[in-house]
Amino acid sequence: MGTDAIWGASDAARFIAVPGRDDDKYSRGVLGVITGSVHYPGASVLGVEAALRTGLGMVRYLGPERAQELVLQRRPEVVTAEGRVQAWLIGSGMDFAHREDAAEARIAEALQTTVPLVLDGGALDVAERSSGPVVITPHFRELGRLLDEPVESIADDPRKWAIEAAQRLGITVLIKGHTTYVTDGVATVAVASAPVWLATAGAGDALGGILGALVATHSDGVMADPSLLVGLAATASFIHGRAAERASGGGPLTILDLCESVPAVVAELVSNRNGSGPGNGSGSGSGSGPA
Ligand SMILES: NC(=O)C1=CN([C@@H]2O[C@H](COP(=O)(O)OP(=O)(O)OC[C@H]3O[C@@H](n4cnc5c(N)ncnc54)[C@H](OP(=O)(O)O)[C@@H]3O)[C@@H](O)[C@H]2O)[C@@H](O)CC1
Ligand SMILES: Nc1ncnc2c1ncn2[C@@H]1O[C@H](COP(=O)(O)OP(=O)(O)O)[C@@H](O)[C@H]1O
Repeated sequence: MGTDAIWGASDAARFIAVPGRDDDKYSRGVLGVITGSVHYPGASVLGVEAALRTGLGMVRYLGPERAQELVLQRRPEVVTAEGRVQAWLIGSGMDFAHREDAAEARIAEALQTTVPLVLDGGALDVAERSSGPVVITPHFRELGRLLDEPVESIADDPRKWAIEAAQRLGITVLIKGHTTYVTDGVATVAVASAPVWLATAGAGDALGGILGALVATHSDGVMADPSLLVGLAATASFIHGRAAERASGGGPLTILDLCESVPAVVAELVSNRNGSGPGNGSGSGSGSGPA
């Protein structure tokens, strides 16, 4: 075990981009989302919902047709046309071993753009095809598969294997669990804000959406300094855990309830940072990051 600092509210508050007066939907950041599949369309809905509730300029959802319909039913503000994005979220609800041909084609197209990537679920392997900044969000089974190492070894020491993966692949790794570790192979932080009730299907899909929104709203900063991904990923995990705590209230929670709690968690972080009321943005704009 390491002795990493536990990521807290004051750390997370530095990674919220508060829109300024001159911002518009594009300057705030657009997240491109390629998630879901025939078998797991729900993952798309959860990721998009979480991203929108974290705050960003726009979501472009480019997954399979059925998932598009479900996403639009839940969130008509989502755009399903291709166009420029400031970050991609790829892989939640995709099958690692058998990616659909259409998904493969969309991923290849996404890789033509040089923006940060958030890779989850069935797209963790895409990291090695990217030339830009990448953060992956595996659970221990997925990391075992990616590294071709026994799952039991990863479960025994997730922190060590996350660092190993980050160094081997030259990326940032967030390994999920009761304690979540985030590392780029140099800096490592731990996040433990989540209640045990969070161990439920779809929780990881929501985390992907929260992280996607944070990365899209800090895209320029991440391109200039990929080490920002550690703070952004730790902040996503912190918000996720706090939102789960609110949704849980000491009992079971559903993932849509978690998503519904996200804006209040973000508002609380901003409020504490400003020393004033929630939503009292000071015009720091889309480029705000660590102070
Ligand atoms: N609503 C949606 O759209 C959702 C979509 N989701 C999406 O699904 C995708 C796959 O994610 P995942 O984490 O489930 O897959 P994966 O890492 O392959 O793990 C499988 C491992 O679990 C084990 N296992 C299975 N059943 C078990 C049991 N009863 N009791 C004990 N063990 C059991 C199984 O073991 P085996 O049966 O092989 O022995 C195998 O080792 C991913 O893209 C995610 O985003 C999810 O987020 C959920 C909501
Ligand atoms: N025992 C636990 N206590 C707190 N959080 C947990 C626990 N188990 C899992 N989680 C969190 O729940 C989420 C599960 O994600 P994941 O395994 O990808 O699920 P899914 O694929 O069903 O979305 C992660 O954010 C993880 O940190």
